[in-house]
Amino acid sequence: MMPGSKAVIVTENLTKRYGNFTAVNNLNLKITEGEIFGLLGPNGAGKTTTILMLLGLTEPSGGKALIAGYDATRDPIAVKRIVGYLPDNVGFYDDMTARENLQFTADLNAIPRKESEKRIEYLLERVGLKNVADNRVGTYSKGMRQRLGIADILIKDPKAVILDEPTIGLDPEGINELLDLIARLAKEDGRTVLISSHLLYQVQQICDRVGIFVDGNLVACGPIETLGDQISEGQPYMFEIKVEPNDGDLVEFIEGFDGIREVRCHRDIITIISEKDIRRDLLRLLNDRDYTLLHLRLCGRDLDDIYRRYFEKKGVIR
Ligand SMILES: Nc1ncnc2c1ncn2[C@@H]1O[C@H](COP(=O)(O)OP(=O)(O)OP(=O)(O)O)[C@@H](O)[C@H]1O
Repeated sequence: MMPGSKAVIVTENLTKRYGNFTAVNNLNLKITEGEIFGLLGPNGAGKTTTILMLLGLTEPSGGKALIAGYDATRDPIAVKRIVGYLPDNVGFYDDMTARENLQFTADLNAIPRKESEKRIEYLLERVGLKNVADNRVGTYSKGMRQRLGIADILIKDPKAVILDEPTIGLDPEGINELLDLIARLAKEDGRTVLISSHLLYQVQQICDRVGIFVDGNLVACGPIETLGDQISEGQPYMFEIKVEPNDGDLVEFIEGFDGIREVRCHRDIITIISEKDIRRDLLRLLNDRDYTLLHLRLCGRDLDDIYRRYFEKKGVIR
């Protein structure tokens, strides 16, 4: 199922200040029905604060958060009915079985037993825990707990699902299983999904769009392929090339191209800073002079560069 056009999770100039410190600054988001949106940023970026405002658990200092049209601050009960929330540390009763835990949630949500028992069977099957449904949750691995967490939020059949750092502490297999399960919530059921994470590489693969959130600001937002260009807008281009033969004339020759700001040569790598994308010209002009281009890389505009720029320095390991 492709995402629809109906907005389900909306923030309008959403802002949270703690004293003089701004944790979330004028955030504008529109996440549509059936869409998977990744709110990605290093620790401390303001992701959890945003989620708490979306759930009506923290009051914004400015702007608003709307879920399916309900104001999260004014109508938190309506919002709670619509949203399933998986916190980064799901609390279950460890001495109860998975089935008992789910039954407990169903009872809290006042779902009649006849209906809830059927639903619990279906959900246990769906999250791959049917065989271990009568084991105590205390014996579960982190991956199993997270999958049980997904079943738990699905009990009330929510229209939107918000997951805070869902893949933390899982092994690679556990991560894949969980992400697959999360993707199906949107693609098969048509739910709107918001995932927060500081692990860009892990979650971006299932997201229709991502927002890069740094120090309370959304620095770029869109499908992953467009982020590099957004972040680099207005900045000069930087290319790395390797050319054969790397003779004395090469640097001077490139410096003569239109729009070039700087050319540096270090060992066999030449770095070019230019006003515009010169890749086509470069290929043509080098070819005309019988140079062979062995390597060409546009720097600063791909996922690796975004990751390095925003995620690496900020203590991402937890
Ligand atoms: N109650 C509070 N009082 C003061 N500052 C707070 C409070 N809650 C959060 N902050 C600050 O706001 C900033 C954003 O925190 P938040 O927990 O939203 O970040 P995050 O992106 O979810 O990161 P993490 O993954 O580490 O939880 C942090 O600098 C944090 O110290």
